[in-house]
Amino acid sequence: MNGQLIKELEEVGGELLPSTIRDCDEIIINQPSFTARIALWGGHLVSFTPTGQEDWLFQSENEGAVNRFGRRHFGAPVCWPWFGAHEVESDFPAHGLARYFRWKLLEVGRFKNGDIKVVLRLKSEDHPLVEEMWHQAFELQLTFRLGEGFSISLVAENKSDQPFAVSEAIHTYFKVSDNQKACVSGLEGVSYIDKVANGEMKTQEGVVSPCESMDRVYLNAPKVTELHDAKLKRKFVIETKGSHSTVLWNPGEALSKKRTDIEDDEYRSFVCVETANALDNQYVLESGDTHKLKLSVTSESL
Ligand SMILES: O=P(O)(O)OC[C@H]1O[C@@H](O)[C@H](O)[C@@H](O)[C@@H]1O
Repeated sequence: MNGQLIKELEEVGGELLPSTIRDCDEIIINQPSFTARIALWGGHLVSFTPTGQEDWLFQSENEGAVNRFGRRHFGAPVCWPWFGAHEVESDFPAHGLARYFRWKLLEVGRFKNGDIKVVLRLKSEDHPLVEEMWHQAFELQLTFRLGEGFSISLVAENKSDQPFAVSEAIHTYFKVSDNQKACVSGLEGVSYIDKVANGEMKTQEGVVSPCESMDRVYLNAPKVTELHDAKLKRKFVIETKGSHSTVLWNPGEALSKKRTDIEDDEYRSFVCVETANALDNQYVLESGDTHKLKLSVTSESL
């Protein structure tokens, strides 16, 4: 990394920790009001911890398989350019490529109001394996805004001369004190594809609670949802832009016991509320066009 970037990092109370995840560096930013960690591997926001509070994001104890496409469940990974399993290639990793490769740190600074800004970039040409699995050139830029809450913007540009279809998500693992008492509001009356019921189409009645054993893609979802944590008497307000789907995921007890990449009881401590364009909400990115997917999270007392 060049000297200018190191200086910019230091100016915002940041430092680079060498080789923390999958041999990639991690950025840690210490401010009076929060501490945040961003992994260059996958461009993950790993954690966001306001002073005096617990991390807003879940961290699995389980490291997952240590192979090219092994992953840990934590933070807010980026799924791009496909969401879920690849439609044709069963050997390709789930949830696209972006979360498995090293991103480049481009810029560190402040927004006008003092919030911290960190910008990362992933280009298809950065990694031969990306080009092998996805032939159309692209450039992704991730901007993290860290302050009283956090926001993540993912801008994707099609640098090839052909259009391509994109499905995507910012797959946020929100930490909760008890998933069975947590509830998600804002999706009432919205239609969803229920992946635990063989993809059956259903309509959400009332709030979602308990947040357990669910894998749902809400289509044409509203821009604001809330995740309530009754025990902590706190809610996360989750606002999105450029996103037409909200995905809710919690593996529940039986699936957690079956999966080797997650501890048996960890499902109790997180609810994934994902900012997405998935399944019927995938879109076509024309040659030369860009698309922005944005998530902003704040917290309020209940
Ligand atoms: O284990 P992964 O690839 O990180 O995915 C976790 C979950 O992510 C959710 O978004 C999917 O809807 C689930 O089907 C999936 O199991």
